[in-house]
Amino acid sequence: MSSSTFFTLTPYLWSEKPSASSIWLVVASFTTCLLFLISYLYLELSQTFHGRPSHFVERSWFDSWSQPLVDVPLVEAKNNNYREALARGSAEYPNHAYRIKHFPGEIIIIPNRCLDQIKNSTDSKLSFQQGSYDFFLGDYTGITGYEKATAALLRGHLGRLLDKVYTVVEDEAVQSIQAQVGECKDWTELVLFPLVVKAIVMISQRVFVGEPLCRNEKWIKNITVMTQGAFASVPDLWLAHPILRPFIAWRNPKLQAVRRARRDAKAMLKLVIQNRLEERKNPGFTPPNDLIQLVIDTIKGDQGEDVDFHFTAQVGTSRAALFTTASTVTHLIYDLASKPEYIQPLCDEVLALGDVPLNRHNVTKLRKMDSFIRECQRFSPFGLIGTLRKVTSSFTLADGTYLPIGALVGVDRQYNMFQRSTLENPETIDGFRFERMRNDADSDSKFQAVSTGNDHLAFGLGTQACPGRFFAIHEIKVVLARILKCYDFKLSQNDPGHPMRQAAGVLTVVDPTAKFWFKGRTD
Ligand code: HEM
Repeated sequence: MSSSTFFTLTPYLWSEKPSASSIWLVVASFTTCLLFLISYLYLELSQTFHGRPSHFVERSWFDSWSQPLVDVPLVEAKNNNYREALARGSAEYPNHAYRIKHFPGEIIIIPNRCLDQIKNSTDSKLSFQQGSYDFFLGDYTGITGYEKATAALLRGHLGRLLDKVYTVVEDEAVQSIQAQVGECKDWTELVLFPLVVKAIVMISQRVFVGEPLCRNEKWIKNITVMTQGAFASVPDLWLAHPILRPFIAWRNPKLQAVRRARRDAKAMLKLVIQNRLEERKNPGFTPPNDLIQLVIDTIKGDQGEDVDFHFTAQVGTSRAALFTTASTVTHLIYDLASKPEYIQPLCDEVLALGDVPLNRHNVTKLRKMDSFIRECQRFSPFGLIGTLRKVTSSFTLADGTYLPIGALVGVDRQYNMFQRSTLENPETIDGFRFERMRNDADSDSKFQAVSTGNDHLAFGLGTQACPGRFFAIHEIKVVLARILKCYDFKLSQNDPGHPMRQAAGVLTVVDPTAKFWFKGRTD
């Protein structure tokens, strides 16, 4: 009805005095509509916000708009060029903290000489989980928004599970690489990143949820959307005004897809957990080695059987594991393709293993590959800032800077890994340098790809370093060994440059369109 028709008809509709029943009808209809609208908005908005974990430091509504001020010099990022700003700041203040303006307000860059304070601090003083939650807007994206029991499970017990699944990884890697990359009888141009993501999600889900759920395409898609959508929405939310942010998060298509995937995935996981709990009652039940079983066996009380708890653990672990590993594999292939002199020695090392299962013992023998991975990780950081932490209990840094509760701190990764490096010619790529360094028995454990250090921050540092790194490095080696054994590969003629070149704020972003040529090996 056009507005002019409405205004013409209205006087006739109400020309007679309305009866009491028609008034009640109108009021009842209006109230019903309003209740529907309120319930709809409540449901929508309650799914837009994630509950803030109860062990996090107190935060008022106002605090989510700002952060406490820290009295250190400000270094401006001109034209949002954080790479340049950090290089300038670290050169100007090598021994003193400085700050840069970056969402959620300011990040305090702490000097190399204070790194041990980060290394030794537990989350009761400096928290990775809470820093990451603020930085990645966990209120809306859910990133690292898990309760203390999940955080303790991931940090304390994930390694125990991952130790048991090394053999499963090979089986899944063979299948998923075959399915994604295919035979490539002739030189075939491939957009690699999405294929690697799919292979890594297949491998990791076999370990996290086991069969048959890991074979379910809908589950795999939901896990990918929940991870990809949550991280991809972060720069959109950074740009939004704080008042508008809840509405932007509500209407953001990437987060809408995440919410749909969550609903779907939770229903799927619920069935699997119910079955698992039933099966457990059978006397002949053999517990599978997966994250579902780890939660059931480790988390005491009702939580171990609670679908919400399981779901948060699954989503949290998948988010930590998926793109980190897939991007690392993609840039390793890129690094190999752009330095082809490393391909043959690495391939020879894989072939020298013989026809053996790629279990932990055998994979440990790939020392050249271990060195190459560690070296490449120095040059392709995930973010320009490492060891991001939120101050959860105020203290004074060794350089005299007072850090109040709520401040966000991190280190300039590039500066620590290059300018403060203990390596010879740290700016030069030397793929096998760590293999040589490990020949000295005292240094063997220091220079493995999984080893962290003040000048090697790829997996973070200290008490809160990545608990999944042993699994990640094993998985990466198995995938790389398979690719080296089965394919020749080179950069596409339309080489777009290094796939980790793009940046959003202080985050480096993988170019998902980078192309490579692949051809199945015939020898
Ligand atoms: C190459 C792949 C990976 C990279 C580069 C990576 C890197 C990192 C980094 C830098 C951190 C923060 C540590 C700190 O600031 O000290 C972290 C945390 C974490 N990573 Fe990884 N990671 C990778 C793979 C994985 C995998 C495969 C898993 C699980 C199986 C995993 C699980 C986690 C978890 C659960 C946390 C958070 C721990 C907490 O909340 O305290 N990561 N990772």
